[in-house]
Amino acid sequence: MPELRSRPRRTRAPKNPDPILNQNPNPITQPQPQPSQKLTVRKTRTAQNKKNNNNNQKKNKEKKAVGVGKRRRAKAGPVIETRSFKLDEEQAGGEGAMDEYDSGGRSADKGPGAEDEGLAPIPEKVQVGGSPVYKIEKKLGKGGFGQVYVGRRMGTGPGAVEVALKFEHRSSKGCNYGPPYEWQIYNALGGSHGVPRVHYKGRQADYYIMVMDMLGPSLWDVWNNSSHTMSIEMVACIAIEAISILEKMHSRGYVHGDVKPENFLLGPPGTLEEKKLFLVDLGLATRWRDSTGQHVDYDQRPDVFRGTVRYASVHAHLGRTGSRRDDLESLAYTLIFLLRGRLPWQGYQGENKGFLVCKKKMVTSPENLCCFCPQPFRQFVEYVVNLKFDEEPNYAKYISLFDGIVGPNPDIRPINTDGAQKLICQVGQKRGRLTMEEEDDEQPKKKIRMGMPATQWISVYNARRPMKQRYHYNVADVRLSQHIEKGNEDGLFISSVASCSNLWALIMDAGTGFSSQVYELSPYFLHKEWIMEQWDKNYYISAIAGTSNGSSLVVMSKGTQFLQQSYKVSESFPFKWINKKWREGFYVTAMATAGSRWAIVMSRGAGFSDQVVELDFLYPSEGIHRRWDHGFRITSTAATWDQAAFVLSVPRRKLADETQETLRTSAFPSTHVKEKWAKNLHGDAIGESGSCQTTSLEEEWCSTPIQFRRSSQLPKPFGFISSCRAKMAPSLVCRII
Ligand SMILES: Nc1ncnc2c1ncn2[C@@H]1O[C@H](COP(=O)(O)OP(=O)(O)OP(=O)(O)O)[C@@H](O)[C@H]1O
Repeated sequence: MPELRSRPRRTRAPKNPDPILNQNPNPITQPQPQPSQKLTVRKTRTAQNKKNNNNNQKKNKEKKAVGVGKRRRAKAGPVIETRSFKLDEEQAGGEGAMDEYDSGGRSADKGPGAEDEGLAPIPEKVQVGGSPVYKIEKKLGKGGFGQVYVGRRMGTGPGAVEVALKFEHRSSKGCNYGPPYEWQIYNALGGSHGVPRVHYKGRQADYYIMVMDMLGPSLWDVWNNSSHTMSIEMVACIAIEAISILEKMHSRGYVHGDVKPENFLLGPPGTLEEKKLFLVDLGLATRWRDSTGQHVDYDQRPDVFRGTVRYASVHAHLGRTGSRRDDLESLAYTLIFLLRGRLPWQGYQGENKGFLVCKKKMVTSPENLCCFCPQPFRQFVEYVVNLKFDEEPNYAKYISLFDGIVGPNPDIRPINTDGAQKLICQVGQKRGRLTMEEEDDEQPKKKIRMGMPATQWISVYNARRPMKQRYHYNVADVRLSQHIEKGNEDGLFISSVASCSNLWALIMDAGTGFSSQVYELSPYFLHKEWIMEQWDKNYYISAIAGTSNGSSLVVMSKGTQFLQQSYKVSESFPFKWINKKWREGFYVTAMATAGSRWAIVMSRGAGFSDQVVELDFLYPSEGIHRRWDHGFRITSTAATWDQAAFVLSVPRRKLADETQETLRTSAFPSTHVKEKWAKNLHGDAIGESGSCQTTSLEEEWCSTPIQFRRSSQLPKPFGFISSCRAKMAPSLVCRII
């Protein structure tokens, strides 16, 4: 299996170093748009791994690729395991925000031979794969993986006189298993609309060399060389042609994975192709459709990031499998960048950068992002950020959005739009006539990205045979014991706890299967000594909740099926740790948050055969529905004010009825719980959830059940109500917007 490609991405020395990045850590106060900051370009290549992951992941959890990129020392809280009773330093490590990025900068031009320290010099002449001999001339560019030079054919003979030669050193991580992964993609796509042709490729001494069409400046170069501006017509033409290039690439089953101004090149100046647009750098391209024509499976791996932070789609930030929508979202950001000269998420610094950028993308509405842009750009953004994972983009419609901006005569446009013209004709022929009007009747899309303060409860219900269940909410600390004792007297144990505004909610249940239970209300999140004491007495954590003031309620029970337990408290969602524990046979069995801190409890013997995490700034409806379709059911929920995590599991024991419903309500769903009980649907866990800040309001805040029916049931004790409180501090939303 090829290794993850992960190494610093070098950038050209910026002509105008961005003072913001060096001096001003607070981008929000920075009034002026700034030029592109190449130093921020960071990327990890995982294309091959991703493909393999897709194939192997379900079969073998052990083979799940772990997060790539730099490891960091921990600043996180304790990781505690039963039996060993010691802090595990290694487990505590590495859970910063998205730490998949390596920084670097593009290098300034150098002559051949003046290469990276330790690498063999670039040869003066090249002949590979039966090519003519090329003399190496000036350097055209350099990325994290390759260096590109002009090659001039020596002597006479067939073939282009001037070519571009892309060199990748054999020690480059991408070449660990032989020729660069990008070669495969060029084999499939080279020469198709908007992709340069590869003439020859082969290895010479220490370098893998690809001989390709010589192209001209990148869109970033053009923008940078024209005082950081670009005319609206020019950007509209780029939009039109870029959409057609992506359509072609997508129609061949691939997504590009790193769409940005630096990767769009024009043809060589002074040639017939100087107004033609090309998309290069296919090293992150992946298949969105397999060889049988099926869409690849959805997955989310929050520790994996592929792409360039500034232009990556929100889904790419969140580690979701790449699909067509991601290229289009990156294109939208590329266009807005070219028009406005700056994107609202530029300027963030530090190890939390990826997370902050992603969050900013989420809370920036299309209106705000495009406030100085003509309407078609805003419409384009709105369409593409609302695309579903496997939704077919309506390329022709997106192209038509820009009709009103570009001049009617394609021959005098600043960018050649032939490809788009062809696409529109093809679509028109396919349908007999172009029926854009019909599509205008489409229901307006839900606006899922727009900062709106909101608070919601998310409750999850599972079908179960009827049994006694009771809930309490808005319970103050002092009243807690009273309810619990009364419940215990009636044969009920706590199945789930949550907190909202430092008041508790709890669900007590006769069907937990527990034989005995203890709980502690503690000012700590979490109280290690008490938990360890209870572990000694064979109690295991069965429910936890935290409050914004940092206190916690931990419930530990006997009679669970757990064999061993481990928990971690962390400043950010500890996906790496979860991933590691999965490989050791643990599964997440409880989660809670206190402010922005997370506590995750994982257990051996949890009764699950597989588990995944859905992490989002919103309620991740789409991901949850997809997981449901694959037999996963929600088994834990928690959220901070800006992130919601759902853990979904496949139970080992398949039971007859596995109906699961989720409800999102603005108040504790007391009346709904009773309705569910009437249908033999029982709640199972309550947790406080943040997130859902955006316009889910338009989706459904209140009580519309999302229902899914199948055949099997979650094992106890994860079978009844799990609800989580979603909260968005209005002041913070305002600040973010
Ligand atoms: N065919 C070409 N003709 C002219 N210049 C090119 C060509 N291909 C690439 N370049 C230049 O070389 C630079 C690096 O190329 P490319 O992006 O393919 O390398 P990379 O190492 O894969 O980069 P990245 O780090 O973005 O993955 C490009 O930004 C572009 O400026």
